[in-house]
Amino acid sequence: MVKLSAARYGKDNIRVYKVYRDKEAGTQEVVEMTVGVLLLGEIDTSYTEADNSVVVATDTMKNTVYVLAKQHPVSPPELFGSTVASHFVDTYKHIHSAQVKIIVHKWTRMTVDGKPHPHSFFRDGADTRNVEAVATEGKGVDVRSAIAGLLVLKSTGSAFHGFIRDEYATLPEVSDRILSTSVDCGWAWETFPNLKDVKDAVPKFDDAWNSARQITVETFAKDNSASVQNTMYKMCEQILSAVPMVKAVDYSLPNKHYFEIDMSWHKGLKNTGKDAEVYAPQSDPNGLIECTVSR
Ligand SMILES: O=c1[nH]c(=O)c2[nH]c(=O)[nH]c2[nH]1
Repeated sequence: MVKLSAARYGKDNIRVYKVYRDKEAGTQEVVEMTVGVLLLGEIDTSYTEADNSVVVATDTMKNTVYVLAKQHPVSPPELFGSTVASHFVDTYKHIHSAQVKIIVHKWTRMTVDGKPHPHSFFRDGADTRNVEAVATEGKGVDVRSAIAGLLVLKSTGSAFHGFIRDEYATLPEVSDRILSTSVDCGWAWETFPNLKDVKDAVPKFDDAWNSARQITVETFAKDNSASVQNTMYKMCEQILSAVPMVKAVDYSLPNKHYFEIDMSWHKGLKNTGKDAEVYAPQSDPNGLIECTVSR
């Protein structure tokens, strides 16, 4: 005897672009995003009995995202994600939860002839602003906002020593090293009882994103880092104190290692310790340090 223990389905990688035209000012704003939708509810019979009468086709989900993008603001992504998630729960009575993921891709306005160009943009870094909005019947909307893929490096101001030295340990203790990571930082908001509460919070979303980004970058630069663990904890503490409506902050930081290269084999060339200048960036394996800090 077997049973269906969990089921959800939806459309992933829905690519959407929206333009806002300000005819008076002669300027345009653009937003490009990738949206994913997953639905949960009374859908088991579609798996177990080939009963498609309970299925909102994933193609329909894609169409719905396009229509809602036309009819509603797509910014901030927290609002659009909540709008899409709430739509599915409100529209189909057998759908009890909708999970929406949004990745916002950067289009930064160009400066041309010293002025902001009215309608030309460039990709200013590979980092994205991400949102997950989950609408659950009888509960409300849970939103997690995030910065993803922000690649950072500091060439000094980082140490790592005092870790366990046993018969497996070979890593030298260092008081000065290169620290590089690709920042994934998320912050979970207190549950919004309904979509109206999300709308009321709209100005807070951009403020929180700006604070999280600034805290991440400044702490990374200024902290005399004892470890990735300790530096990321300091970031979490500051974000929790800057954004009262956030209940938890999480980081996932790969440690992108740069290895010293011993060149003493070549005419006694000194390139280790304080003489190290040329390093070998490593792609794998990498450390992966994660934490969640809550109130
Ligand atoms: O900041 C660090 N934390 C670790 O846990 C660790 N482990 C390691 O090999 N290097 C580092 N660096």
